Amino acid sequence: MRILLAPDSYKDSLSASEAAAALAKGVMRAAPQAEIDECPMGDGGEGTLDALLTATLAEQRIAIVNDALGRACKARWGWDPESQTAFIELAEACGLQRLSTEERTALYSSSYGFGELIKIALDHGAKRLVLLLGGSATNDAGAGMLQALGVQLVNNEGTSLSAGGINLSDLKQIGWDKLDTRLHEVIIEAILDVDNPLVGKQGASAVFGPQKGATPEEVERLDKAFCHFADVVSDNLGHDYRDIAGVGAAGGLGFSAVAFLKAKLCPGIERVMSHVGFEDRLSNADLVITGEGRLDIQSLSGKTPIGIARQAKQVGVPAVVIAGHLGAGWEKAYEEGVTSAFSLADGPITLNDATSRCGELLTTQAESITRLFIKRK
Ligand SMILES: Nc1ncnc2c1ncn2[C@@H]1O[C@H](COP(=O)(O)OP(=O)(O)OP(=O)(O)O)[C@@H](O)[C@H]1O
Ligand SMILES: O=C(O)[C@H](O)CO
Repeated sequence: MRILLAPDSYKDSLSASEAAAALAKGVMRAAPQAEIDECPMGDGGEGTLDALLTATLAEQRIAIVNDALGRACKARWGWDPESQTAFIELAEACGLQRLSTEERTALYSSSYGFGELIKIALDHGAKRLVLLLGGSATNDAGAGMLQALGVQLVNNEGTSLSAGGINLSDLKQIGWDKLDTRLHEVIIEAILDVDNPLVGKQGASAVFGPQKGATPEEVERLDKAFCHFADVVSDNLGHDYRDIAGVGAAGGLGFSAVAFLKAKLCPGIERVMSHVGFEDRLSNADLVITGEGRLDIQSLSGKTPIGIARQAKQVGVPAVVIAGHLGAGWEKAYEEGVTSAFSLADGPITLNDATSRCGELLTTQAESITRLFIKRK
């Protein structure tokens, strides 16, 4: 019996590799003879770099860059010397996980550090950049990244915009002449963890601003600032990118990735599955277990468990989801190929307990599921 373990990370609890290891422990308890394939996954957001470093030949590199608040931090990136490909995860430098709840600011956080990582990869001789977009603390539509790469974003007074998406409302002019020209010579792929547009009810600020600290009034101001940015960009480029699916990823950075860097936008989980050779691994499996912190209606817009379930359905492999918790609308997951879904809690439990006991609870659930599965086989 072969069991494929392909969880995403459990935000605030475990990385995808740790989750896969916890699941493996449970499967082993129930079926020591089982062949286990640990395949940590990511959908573009935080932890995707880990998944790619585990599954590919890429080597880990470390750089000191700015975090979302402009403080020096150590960020990892991946380098595959053979294909001269750099894997750069936005959340490594500017991720939400780096900030405490009190520190989160959707108005003033910046993606500058991510732009610095891109520059470092170019200095390294990268011919191909794989940008992993999601899990950000930023909501600046990539303005900080652009500035780090030499784009001048200038206000009415002729000075450079300060950090933060809210300052895009003062944008008057875009200066392209100092944009790092090496960007024209590399292939850029942007892996997106969601398919939201830049603005509007489903846009970056409305949907992901609140988790970065935005109040409803700030969401409105940020949305307006992004509309203005999109207007100025379309005046300059003659093309409006704001409604393309996924440009709202990573606080709207997807927008700048496509408009300025000409990145090819790729739906996260599908692209990650292809990088880790998921199809082959799934075709050898009798069961796949996946999971994330919360399975809910949003999971349907391209999150790991649903991407996996869709593929598992196609090849007739049962797909079980173990989620930290099951949020509103999770039942829709059945329509996407999820065979059954479980929440981790083993009784009334606080979020704190749930996250600190995540590994232990995953092991227990994986054991129960495997026991049932062997019985049925
Ligand atoms: N073990 C757990 N038990 C209960 N809740 C958890 C657990 N682990 C994580 N969560 C919560 O689930 C929520 C979503 O986590 P998830 O790992 O699904 O992140 P995500 O895919 O980036 O989701 P989103 O973009 O919706 O925040 C987080 O608020 C997290 O605190
Ligand atoms: O980073 C973010 O804003 C969310 O993960 C959606 O991409």
